[in-house]
Amino acid sequence: MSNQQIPPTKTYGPDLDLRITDTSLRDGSHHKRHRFTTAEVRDVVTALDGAGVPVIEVAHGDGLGGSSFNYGFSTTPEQELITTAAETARDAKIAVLMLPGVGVTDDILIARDNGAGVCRIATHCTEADVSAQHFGLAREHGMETVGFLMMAHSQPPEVLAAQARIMVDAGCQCVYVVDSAGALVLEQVSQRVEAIEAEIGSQAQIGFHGHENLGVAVANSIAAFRAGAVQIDGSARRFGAGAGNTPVEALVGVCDKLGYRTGVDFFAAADAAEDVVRPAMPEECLLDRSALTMGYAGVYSSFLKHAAQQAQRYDVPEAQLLVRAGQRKLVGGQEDQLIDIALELRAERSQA
Ligand SMILES: C[C@H](O)CC(=O)C(=O)O
Ligand SMILES: [Mn+2]
Repeated sequence: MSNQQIPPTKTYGPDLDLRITDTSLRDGSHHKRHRFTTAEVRDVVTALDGAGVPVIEVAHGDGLGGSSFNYGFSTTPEQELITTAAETARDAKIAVLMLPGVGVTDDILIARDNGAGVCRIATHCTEADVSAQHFGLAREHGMETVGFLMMAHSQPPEVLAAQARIMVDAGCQCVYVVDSAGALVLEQVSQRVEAIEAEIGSQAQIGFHGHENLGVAVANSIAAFRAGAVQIDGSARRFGAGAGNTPVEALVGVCDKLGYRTGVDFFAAADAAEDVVRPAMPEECLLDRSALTMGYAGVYSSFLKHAAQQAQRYDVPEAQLLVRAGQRKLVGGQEDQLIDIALELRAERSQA
């Protein structure tokens, strides 16, 4: 602790200052177009669990029930991947994500029976009320609960705080500020965490889920932690949507240097990222023009592959398509509107 310059305002518990959840086997599913195999899940879980990562999330990128024409079909059924992860992990808890309406309550119970211990319910950040029954159900069945307020950049801190209140009243034990578009920058993160903290106090914990689209996901995570968030997401090798998530191995290294205890071994996490997770990735998650545009324009990171597909199909510039998706304030579930925008851009071009 001798390096610790700014002591945390809150800690996760007596032994950990912050608890890291690795989401490469869920958010990375977007980047991999939902093609995880059980062998990859086994290898990644073995490596991350061995490094001391306390929670590992496994699901289709769009959560339980996401395997569909709209979001993309999974190669291996997600419940099979969850079972493999739970059978493999020695210490880590397995988490699942569900978006009400994409998945249904039965999916949660099946995941629980397959060994998932953490149930994360995600809603757009103005729609927390649709999550109420899921927190109650998960708690009744002995699961730990987390609420995801997605696209958190799109609303001011006080709106997020009011939505957090709805989740906490329904049984959510940790409300996450989810920077789905990688659009938040430093104080914009801490102000949101502080507003939620002012609303919910010690009734629940606060978490942060970052994307790297503007290159500041680690710094944003530290800002969130210093403001009071004690659960922080990341993905080994940034394996996630858009430019990827907060890189777990870098987050651990930065926390070590700042004296914040994660319980994760830096060298083992770096080995896992390079030797095990990277081979499971189709290619690196790039901070390229498209990903940057997403952060700049505030576009949901998981639209990246869909936008690339429609831009190519309708022969329109991907960056323009993304900028318009940001202007239309599209939210998760509105992937099909990218086709609408592509047609609009094509029509404008033929009129010009
Ligand atoms: C379903 C989304 O991919 C959840 C998420 O990771 C985000 O909003 O970011
Ligand atoms: Mn994400």
